[in-house]
Amino acid sequence: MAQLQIQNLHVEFGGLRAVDNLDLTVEEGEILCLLGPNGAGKSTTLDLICGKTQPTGGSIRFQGTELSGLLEYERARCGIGRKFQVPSVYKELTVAENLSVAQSRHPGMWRALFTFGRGDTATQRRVLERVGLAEKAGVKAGNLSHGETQWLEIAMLLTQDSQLILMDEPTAGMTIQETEKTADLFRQLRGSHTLIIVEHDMSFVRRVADRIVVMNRGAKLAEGSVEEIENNAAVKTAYLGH
Ligand SMILES: Nc1ncnc2c1ncn2[C@@H]1O[C@H](COP(=O)(O)OP(=O)(O)OP(=O)(O)O)[C@@H](O)[C@H]1O
Repeated sequence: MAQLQIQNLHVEFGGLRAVDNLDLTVEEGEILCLLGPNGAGKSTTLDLICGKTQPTGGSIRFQGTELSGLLEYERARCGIGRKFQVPSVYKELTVAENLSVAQSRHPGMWRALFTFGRGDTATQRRVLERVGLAEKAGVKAGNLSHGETQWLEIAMLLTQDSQLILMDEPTAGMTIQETEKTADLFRQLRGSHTLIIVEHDMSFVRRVADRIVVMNRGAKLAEGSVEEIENNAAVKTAYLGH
């Protein structure tokens, strides 16, 4: 059984079908890149999966469970994590304290810190090593570079046991070195986590994607390997049209 099964999903905003009868299947542990011209419905698709937006109709099943009707935090508890373009870290807290807040899964950062103290430090160390921030545990999040802040946010999702991680342009604003490190991190997460990434940077997509789905006008236009998509005439036309 696929980890994520989307069938006939649609949502309308004032008469506009931002996502239009979308069918999408994602296997456990794969890296799926979601491409498409501006306004194709990519971010809205992530919003529908994580519960930020409720669909007009259709079905989203995660590990066999229908997500319709579940709120955003309930989906997070099921193992779905969303990383937004603007990082949602607590700048006044250290890297380790941010992980404690993420680990607690309780609303409210102060309650989390006072109730759970420093959290599960062994897990924190393991996760920080994984994302390359082991040396920064005591540094305030506000003093991290842009790339480091993005990795901290990914670390927060890893400590919450997010099995499926949804990301919107994770490399936007990163230096070349940071982008390369992010590609390495994603390749290392492959297999143990499922990633759905909205990304415009084709050189990054080539480095990380197991599979690509191209959306246009809310619907799926094409899917396949990087090579298949780069040679797909309908995809070229959709991009040139924009
Ligand atoms: N909350 C909303 N209310 C009204 N319209 C919306 C809302 N969210 C998205 N839209 C519209 O839905 C369409 C799809 O938007 P979406 O952001 O999903 O596209 P995208 O493929 O992610 O584009 P981009 O690459 O530019 O971010 C657009 O026409 C957008 O204006």
